[in-house]
Amino acid sequence: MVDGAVVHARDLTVAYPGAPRYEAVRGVDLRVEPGEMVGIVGEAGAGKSTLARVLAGRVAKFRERGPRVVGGSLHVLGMRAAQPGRAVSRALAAQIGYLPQHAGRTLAARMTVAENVTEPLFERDRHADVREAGARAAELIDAVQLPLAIMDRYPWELSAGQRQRVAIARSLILRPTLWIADEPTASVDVTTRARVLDTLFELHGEQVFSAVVVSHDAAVMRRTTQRLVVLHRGVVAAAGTLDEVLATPEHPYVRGLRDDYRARTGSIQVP
Ligand SMILES: Nc1ncnc2c1ncn2[C@@H]1O[C@H](COP(=O)(O)OP(=O)(O)OP(=O)(O)O)[C@@H](O)[C@H]1O
Repeated sequence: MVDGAVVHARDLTVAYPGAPRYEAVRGVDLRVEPGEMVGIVGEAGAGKSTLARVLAGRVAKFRERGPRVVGGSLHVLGMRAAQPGRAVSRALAAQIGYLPQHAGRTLAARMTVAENVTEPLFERDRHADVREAGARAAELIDAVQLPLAIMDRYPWELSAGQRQRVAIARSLILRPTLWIADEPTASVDVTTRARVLDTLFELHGEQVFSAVVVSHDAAVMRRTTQRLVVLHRGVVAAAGTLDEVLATPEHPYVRGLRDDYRARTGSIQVP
C-alpha cells in the first residue's frame, strides 16, 4: 500500500466522455487509512457517486460510456487503480465490497434472498461450502435487522428498504478489506436506518475493514464516519471530522450544510 493508506488519491480528476468531456470530479485529494471509515457528503450532482465508483475500480473500459480518470493518481489497496487492467480489476473486485446507488434494485428477481446474498461467494469459488455460506448470509441478514425468515423469499416480495438491506448484506459477504457504499440506507425507513447504521458501525469495528460511505446527509454521517470529505461541484469544499468541517464553514456550501445540520439536529454544540 502507498504510505500504508488503503486509498490514496492525489489531484484526482474524473471525466465522462463527450465533446467537451465533463469533469465530474476535479483535483481531489483523499486518503483512507486502514480500518478508517470516511464519509463523502455533498448535494446532488456533486460527484459523490462518480468518485465512489472510481475508488471501487469501476472505471469505464474501452468504448464504455462511464467515468475515466483523466488526471492525478489513484492507489487502492496498494494497486494502481486509475486505469486498472483486467488483473487489477479482478483483484480490486475480490477485495472491495461495492454497494452502488440503489443497489436494492439490482438484486436478481429469480433468486431468493439467500441466493442473492451468497452469490458472490459462489462466483469466487464454485465449490464454496453451502452450509458455511448460508450461516454467513444469516449472520449478515440479522446484522441488517431483517428476520431470518426472509432468506427464502424473493426480492419482489420485499419492500424497497428491505431490498436495500439485502443488498448491504450481499456487499459484505466476501468480508471485504474495503467497503464502498453509495447511500447505503437510502429508501430504508428512518427508524430502521439508525439501527442499520449502528450495526454497520459495529460490524466495521469487529471485522476491521476500511470504508468509504457516500451520503448527502451530514447527520447520517455523524453516526458512522470518523472523517468527512465535502464535495461541491466536483471539488473538495472541506475535509476533517464533522465538528471540524462545521466549525470552519469558509465555503458557502459548507455554511449551508452547517445551518441544515443545526436545524435538523437542534444541535447547539456545533458552532
Ligand atoms: N454517465 C454519465 N455521463 C455523463 N455525465 C454524468 C454521468 N453520470 C453522472 N454524470 C454527471 O456527473 C456529475 C456528478 O454526478 P454524480 O452522480 O457523481 O453526483 P452525486 O453527487 O453522486 O449526485 P447524487 O447525490 O444525485 O447521486 C453530474 O453533473 C452528472 O450529471
